[in-house]
Amino acid sequence: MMIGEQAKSLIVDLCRQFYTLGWVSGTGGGISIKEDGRIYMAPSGVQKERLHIEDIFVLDEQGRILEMPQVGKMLKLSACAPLFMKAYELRGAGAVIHSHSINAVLASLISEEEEFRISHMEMIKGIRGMGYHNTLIVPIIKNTAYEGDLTVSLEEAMLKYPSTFAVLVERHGVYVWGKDWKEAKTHAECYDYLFQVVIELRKLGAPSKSFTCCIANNHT
Ligand SMILES: CSCCC(=O)C(=O)COP(=O)(O)O
Ligand SMILES: [Zn+2]
Repeated sequence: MMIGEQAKSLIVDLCRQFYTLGWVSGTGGGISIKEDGRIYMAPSGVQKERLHIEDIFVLDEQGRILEMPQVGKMLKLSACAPLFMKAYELRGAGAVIHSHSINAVLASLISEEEEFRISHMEMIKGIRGMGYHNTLIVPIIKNTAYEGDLTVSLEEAMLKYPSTFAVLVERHGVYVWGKDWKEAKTHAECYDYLFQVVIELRKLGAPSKSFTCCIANNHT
């Protein structure tokens, strides 16, 4: 495969997989990958489960477009580009996933005080640096009319929560990153699972304050 073809092909494959999970339906969401100083991103407003490798944009580390799809295709860069760039710039990420998962949207709405919190769950161990007894905290930022306008609040959340690998966007979804695409995918799967656990516990009528203390008390 030529340089960059593997990253492009991964974006195509992963978007197809994420579509089956409900993470990138209705054209929203996606994944960006960084490899050998090049950043790969999908176009905006297209069905992410039907991408072709020739649709993928290539950017440099400053976010300048180096390669774009054929002019005839009339494709423009993902509106998530400035948000993906923040994870590369501020977190040294190797890949960033933007999911419109229903679990992320519901988690953003049922959580209190602009933070999603959970502890004492095995899947927390899937997040780098986290142990079973740690409380996982995901900041929640307010949605804006346009994706790009989330950039300032995403940056603020990244600075305020230096150990998070995810930021929830209220009524919208979540941005998740990792050191490479494998870690970003693992993180995204674990976060989504944990969002769902809290949602299901709520449905079962578990005490609402926080799913950190009620679960912790049963185990300590
Ligand atoms: C129905 S999608 C609304 C826009 C959005 O939230 C989004 O993530 C768009 O991403 P794109 O890569 O298509 O610009
Ligand atoms: Zn979005």
